[in-house]
Amino acid sequence: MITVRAPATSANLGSGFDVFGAALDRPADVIRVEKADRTTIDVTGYGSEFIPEDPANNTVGAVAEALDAPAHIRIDKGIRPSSGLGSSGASAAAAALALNELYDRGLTRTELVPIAGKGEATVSGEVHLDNVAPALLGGFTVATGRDVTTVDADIPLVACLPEIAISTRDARDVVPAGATMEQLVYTIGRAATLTTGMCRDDPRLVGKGMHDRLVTPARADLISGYDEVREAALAAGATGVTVSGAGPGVLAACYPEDRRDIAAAMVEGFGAVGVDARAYQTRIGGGATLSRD
Ligand SMILES: Nc1ncnc2c1ncn2[C@@H]1O[C@H](COP(=O)(O)OP(=O)(O)O)[C@@H](O)[C@H]1O
Ligand SMILES: N[C@@H](CCOP(=O)(O)O)C(=O)O
Repeated sequence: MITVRAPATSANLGSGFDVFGAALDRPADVIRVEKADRTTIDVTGYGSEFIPEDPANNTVGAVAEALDAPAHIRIDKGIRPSSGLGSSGASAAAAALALNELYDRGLTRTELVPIAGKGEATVSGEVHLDNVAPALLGGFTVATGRDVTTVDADIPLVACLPEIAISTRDARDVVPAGATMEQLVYTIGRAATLTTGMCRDDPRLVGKGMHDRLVTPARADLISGYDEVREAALAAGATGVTVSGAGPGVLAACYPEDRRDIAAAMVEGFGAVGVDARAYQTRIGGGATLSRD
């Protein structure tokens, strides 16, 4: 049996819509695969009651099909679905790595990224690699088309998850259809600042580079309490705050000594508007890990 642990991820990081992603060192999904004549799926764990076991509707089903690798697949969810923490992408990435090994397909992790992307597309409606790339490769990733660049960055983060569900598909509907030249110039500046910060392990530059005036404001409107939580996190020392992926998760970058206070402030901020939330004190971490029993 092959076991793979694939990490949660935070896509976009504000200024890098559909391009930037980061692997988080927690939480994670764990997947176990065994050869079978046809693909079957069992799901347990966090939010498993909302996840279809039919291979046609689960992200791992499309991956098994793309690799021609039928298997009995057990998914233990550590990442809540519809969270903005790449839950569906983590399962797809884990399945790609596990089935590649189970059937000796010999593909590299980079070659598995578009295959995992096919799985993710079954639920989000479009292929975007900003969750599956960091889940497979780890670190901070820049995915442009089929090319993925990685930076092995070390940045402390807080990911705060309110008890609100927003599907990526719905959150893509509010993305503005176009942008002005002024908005583009602003976004390019922030994205470049963030990338420089990742290369230098500099939380200040990463936080500054997260600011985005294009996609994030539209999505923030879907998250009750977003403005309060953002202000609370900044007051507690966060260097930048943005929507994690398509939301409702909210991501803060910070220095290590402020992480605990920021986590508490964000949970309190959601609490002030009557929304329960939990915060993960985390950091940019490695990609999926594989073991064979
Ligand atoms: N293996 C899976 N893990 C998580 N969600 C899945 C999986 N397979 C299908 N889904 C569906 O995908 C949707 C969640 O994906 P998405 O909206 O992209 O959010 P996120 O990936 O941020 O959690 C839910 O409707 C869920 O039922
Ligand atoms: N770039 C995508 C990322 C979605 O991430 P998820 O973690 O919410 O699935 C988007 O912003 O739509």
